[in-house]
Amino acid sequence: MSVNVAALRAADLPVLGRDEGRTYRLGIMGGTFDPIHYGHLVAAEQAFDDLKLDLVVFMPAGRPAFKLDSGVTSGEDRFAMTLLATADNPHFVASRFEIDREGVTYTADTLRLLRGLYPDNVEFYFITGADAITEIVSWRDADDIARLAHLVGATRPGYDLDRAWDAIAASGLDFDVTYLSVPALAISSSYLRERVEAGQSLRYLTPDPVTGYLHKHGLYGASRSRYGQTREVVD
Ligand SMILES: Nc1ncnc2c1ncn2[C@@H]1O[C@H](COP(=O)(O)OP(=O)(O)OP(=O)(O)O)[C@@H](O)[C@H]1O
Ligand SMILES: O=C(O)c1ccc[n+]([C@@H]2O[C@H](COP(=O)([O-])O)[C@@H](O)[C@H]2O)c1
Repeated sequence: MSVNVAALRAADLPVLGRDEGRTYRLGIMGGTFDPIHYGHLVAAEQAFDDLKLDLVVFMPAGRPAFKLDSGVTSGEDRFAMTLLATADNPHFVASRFEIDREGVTYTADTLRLLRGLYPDNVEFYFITGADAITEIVSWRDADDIARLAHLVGATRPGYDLDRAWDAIAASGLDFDVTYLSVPALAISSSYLRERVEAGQSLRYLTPDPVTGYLHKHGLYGASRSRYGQTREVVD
């Protein structure tokens, strides 16, 4: 199967796989990204380096399967922040593939759709936190996930991987998992949301354009006035 450039472009995905003489490795960083932070970015960059990936696609989930009851920020806002955070990295791409899909976002559906769009010489590496690896065995159609993608679990140095290994072994599924030790793991989106709500700075936790965006749009209870000084000066 040769690369279907038009289909990939229509689906807002990078065109990979043209050279049939080699294998391409496409990283997929899935997440709610509410908001995206340096933990996500560092994990993806390290996966890119260590696993010699060709590109990493950041894919904000449309309706995240395990967060249906919590008030998740709109897909458009989460996508915009993801785009801003990844814009200056030549091997990162932000994709609307999941936010444009109706219904609950299941990773197995995403991988099946991607498999239908890319030729066989493109392999998928689904990047996630090591905690999520212990849960992945209970994700919808976990056997298809194991069949369609390699998994990359980001951990912090010294993290005890026994629970993840046990969960995978107990599932009886043939997951191919690589664990990466990532230094910035303690950062989480919830921590950033709490800081915004408390009127605290996000400096050094997420790229400044993301902070600017969430203040401009009043997300997470952010005050716009803090970033409205230019207007006050002009007025
Ligand atoms: N600091 C981090 N380092 C590496 N991976 C992370 C980090 N934070 C989250 N991840 C992983 O990135 C993926 C997407 O995470 P998600 O968008 O849910 O962010 P989160 O920070 O875990 O959010 P929340 O605090 O709202 O649960 C998940 O697989 C998660 O395990
Ligand atoms: O497919 C599933 O059953 C499933 C269940 C929970 C999470 N996921 C995916 O895992 C990624 C991280 O999810 P979250 O909820 O930790 O932001 C994101 O891409 C989700 O779509 C997928």
